[in-house]
Amino acid sequence: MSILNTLEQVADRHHVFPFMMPQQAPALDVSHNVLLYLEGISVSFDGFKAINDLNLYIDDGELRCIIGPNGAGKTTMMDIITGKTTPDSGSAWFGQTINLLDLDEPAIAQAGIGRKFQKPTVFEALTVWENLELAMADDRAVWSILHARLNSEQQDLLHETLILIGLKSHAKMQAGKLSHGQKQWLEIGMLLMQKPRLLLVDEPVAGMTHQEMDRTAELLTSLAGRHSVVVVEHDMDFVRSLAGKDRTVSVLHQGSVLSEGSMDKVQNDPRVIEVYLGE
Ligand SMILES: Nc1ncnc2c1ncn2[C@@H]1O[C@H](COP(=O)(O)OP(=O)(O)OP(=O)(O)O)[C@@H](O)[C@H]1O
Repeated sequence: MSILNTLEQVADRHHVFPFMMPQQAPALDVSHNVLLYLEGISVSFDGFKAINDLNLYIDDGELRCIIGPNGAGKTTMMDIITGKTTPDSGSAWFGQTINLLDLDEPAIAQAGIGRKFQKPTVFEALTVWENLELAMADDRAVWSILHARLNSEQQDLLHETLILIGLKSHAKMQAGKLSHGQKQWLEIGMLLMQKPRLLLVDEPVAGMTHQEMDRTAELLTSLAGRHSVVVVEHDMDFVRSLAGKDRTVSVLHQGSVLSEGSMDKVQNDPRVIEVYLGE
């Protein structure tokens, strides 16, 4: 490229140089049917090993429950997957091609990993519809989203999501007026607007009524297949209803997987009873 050419580009206010482009992850490849690989992951805080040679594999479309005593490393594991914490060693891959350890938090979210924290964080002053609209993956500025018309594909996604989260009749209600359970579902809906491939959900039923828990189990199981869903939860009745007879449950203890298999298998594992279920 000539110097003249370069100068012309610099003078052009609309020219986009490669360094100005957002960080882009390679396309997701799940040809081996595994969506998430965590291998040999360790991380220490002040000499304390919070995660210790952790290996975990999540299949494409799988719903996986992660259980384990307080301090087992469940939150730290989620922090590593989402780029909040960098491990000292090990590897973390999203499909065959995306090295999560090369990406920062926004790039990991953009690659298709959504995280729901325990406490709902919806915009209380906005309606349910507006919350979902705001959460839609798009590069438009917040206020232009609220004033711009959605295209038909976006409208369809919004309607589908409203039905899925059971808030169709509450679309015009201020989010602040929803019950605790409804706020949690709205936030799951907001994550879905970004079309994530993997959803990480931290203690979704804390503070919910039994009816809300049942509805949440229905919602999360209905997401499996189209999304992979990893749920960290302490409520064993809820885990049992999510896992059923066939789904895999992983038990974390001292930063690694202590036991893994069907709910029946892990519940009857003497090591799990000793460190967790026998509490
Ligand atoms: N930033 C940090 N600095 C120091 N220690 C930390 C940090 N983050 C986590 N830990 C420690 O690492 C261990 C694992 O914590 P973590 O929160 O991942 O466990 P958890 O399984 O999510 O527990 P809980 O079920 O109580 O939420 C704990 O002993 C915790 O105190």
